[in-house]
Amino acid sequence: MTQPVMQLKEVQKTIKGKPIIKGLDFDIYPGEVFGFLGPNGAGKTTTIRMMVGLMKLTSGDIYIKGNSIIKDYKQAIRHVGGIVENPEMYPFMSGWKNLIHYSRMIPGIPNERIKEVVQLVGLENRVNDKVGKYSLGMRQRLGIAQALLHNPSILILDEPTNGLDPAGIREIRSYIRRMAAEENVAVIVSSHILSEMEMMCDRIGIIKNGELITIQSVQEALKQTEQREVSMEANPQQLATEIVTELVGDDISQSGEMIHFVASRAQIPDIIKHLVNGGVDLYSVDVKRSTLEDAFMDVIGGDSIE
Ligand SMILES: Nc1ncnc2c1ncn2[C@@H]1O[C@H](COP(=O)(O)OP(=O)(O)OP(=O)(O)O)[C@@H](O)[C@H]1O
Repeated sequence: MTQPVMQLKEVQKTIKGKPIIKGLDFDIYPGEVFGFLGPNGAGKTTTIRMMVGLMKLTSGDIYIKGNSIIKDYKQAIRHVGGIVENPEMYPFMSGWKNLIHYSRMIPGIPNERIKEVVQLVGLENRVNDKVGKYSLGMRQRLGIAQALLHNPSILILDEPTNGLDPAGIREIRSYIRRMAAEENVAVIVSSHILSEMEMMCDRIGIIKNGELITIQSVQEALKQTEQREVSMEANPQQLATEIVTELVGDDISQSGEMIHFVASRAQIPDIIKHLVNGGVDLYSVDVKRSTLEDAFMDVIGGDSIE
């Protein structure tokens, strides 16, 4: 069986006497996209800060390619690439110059590798433009390219789709999948949005109050999750159709003032949010409920994750 690239063993964190992380125990495998899902304040960022070496563990250990982050910090951390806070980029320099500048801090990065990571995140046509002219999505991709420069075995991204529009979210999603497949990198992404995780991840770990509730294979979970038929009276209808297409694909029909599509239960709040934020007026939303319970809602005992 494949060796895990990262292992969390009874990881605990207490801050100012308060237990924040209460014993996390799980493995991450090469080439998988692992979603770390939980409501605000669940402990995702705290865990990620420990994984990338920005915060000490109170007890337990994290092994990266078999190296303890406590005993062999340097050996362990050299296999990790991460974006936890916004990566530092100089807006007055091109994307390429930013990468060159950053690569000088890590010995032994050839220019070939810089070209490779630029291609991997699809920035080859814009890499000579100043970063100040980049969209948020492009800056995210440049940040990912930077984090990949030293050939890490595991890439950790805290809320990588935060603040992006639907097109940007789709792009990041496809580049993340591509990285995992082409570089055999394990990617850990955190989010509090279930629908996003479903589309991006192979497995999802749900964390609540500093404890891991479950780890689910997305394929397995989706098999159990019933799709819902949604009908909306939305104005302007064309704009609504475009926004929904971005989120659920192009299987949408229109009749009179209505649009009709199929989505998972978990996607529905996100779709409504995007429509309203995108300037669409909703006059009615009709969701045909299934008789089956949503697999994820089962798992977390009926509490909402968002
Ligand atoms: N330095 C700190 N001092 C005190 N409490 C902290 C500190 N850092 C985190 N916490 C608390 O730990 C808990 C977990 O926070 P964390 O940021 O890890 O959650 P999260 O799952 O990443 O949430 P979000 O999605 O809002 O970022 C929260 O209750 C937070 O208030």
